[in-house]
Amino acid sequence: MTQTPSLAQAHHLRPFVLGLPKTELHLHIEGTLEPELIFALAERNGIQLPYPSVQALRDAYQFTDLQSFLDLYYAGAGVLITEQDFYDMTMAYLLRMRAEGVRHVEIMFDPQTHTVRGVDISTVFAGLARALREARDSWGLSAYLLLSFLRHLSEEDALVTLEQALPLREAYLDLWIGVGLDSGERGNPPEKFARVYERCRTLGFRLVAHAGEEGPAEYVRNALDVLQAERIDHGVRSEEDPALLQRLIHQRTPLTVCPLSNLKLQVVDELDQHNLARLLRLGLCVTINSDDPAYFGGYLVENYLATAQALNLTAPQLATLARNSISASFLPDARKLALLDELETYCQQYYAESQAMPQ
Ligand SMILES: Nc1ncnc2[nH]cnc12
Ligand SMILES: [Zn+2]
Repeated sequence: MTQTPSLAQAHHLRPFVLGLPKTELHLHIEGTLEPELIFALAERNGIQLPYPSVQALRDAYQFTDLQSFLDLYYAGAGVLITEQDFYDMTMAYLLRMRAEGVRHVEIMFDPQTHTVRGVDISTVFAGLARALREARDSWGLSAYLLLSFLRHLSEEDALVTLEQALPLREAYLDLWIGVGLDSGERGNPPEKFARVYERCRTLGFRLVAHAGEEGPAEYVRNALDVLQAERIDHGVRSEEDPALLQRLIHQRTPLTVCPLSNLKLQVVDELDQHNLARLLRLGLCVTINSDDPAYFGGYLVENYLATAQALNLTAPQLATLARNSISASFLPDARKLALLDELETYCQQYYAESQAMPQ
């Protein structure tokens, strides 16, 4: 079968990307719930789904914007009831990351999606943590948790959620290192959450926030200025503000970009129109991530490969993206340096052994 050059290229890069030491920094654990698992958990918990089959549910994944996705995503998360459910979801994701050569993950979770249904926040923490610690102890995949506030709800609700979670902090000190802000961006600007972020900063949490996915570049600015976010989730609309771009470059503020998500949610019409390569060439600390892989058609490696294919990225550019993912993580410096060393050794060997030399 003849392949288009771009398909041949992406296929050719798969072993390289699989072996690259890399991290995933923008991942909603509720977005890893595959339709099969949604059905299995629904049955286990005696929940009736409004879809006759797994395939019918999968077929419903046709999104026109962020909100059309969020409606389905919050409904899907409704099957999560017990600690075992949260464990099963998380372990399924971690096993995939093991197969994809991922060394560290920073996982967002939305407690409000669960507490509003009567699920105790301690049940959520316990299920996620059991899987994360098992992965760390069994195959050395490290993980951190970022508790994310839902921006379509009030700041008071976020503050209440933080207070519900704080008594658990001691028990999960090895995992829960920061907070994030997600859900519908339009009309819910960062400054709405100024007080809760200030409190989190005082408490010593690391701070990230979604901004500039559907919302304007101004939201990225305010995430930096008002929330003091250290990393911006998405941030692709920063390109509309040249001064902001210069600032992101100068400060080396990482952007956790999610190409297949942007395609599925129609942030871009086609992947070859994505600005990731431009941002990378300008010198921004861009990373590739999967966001909600069960809904957007690909986990981390597929995001690397689809982007490489659409934007003609070379192996050295993919290595830069993986290098950025390590630098932009909240890992201690010593672990970052060890992973970066491994990455350089891996790339040198790969370039030497293959024809995939830097172009
Ligand atoms: N892409 C996204 N943007 C905002 N909130 C989300 N929650 C899950 N995925 C999200
Ligand atoms: Zn996201």
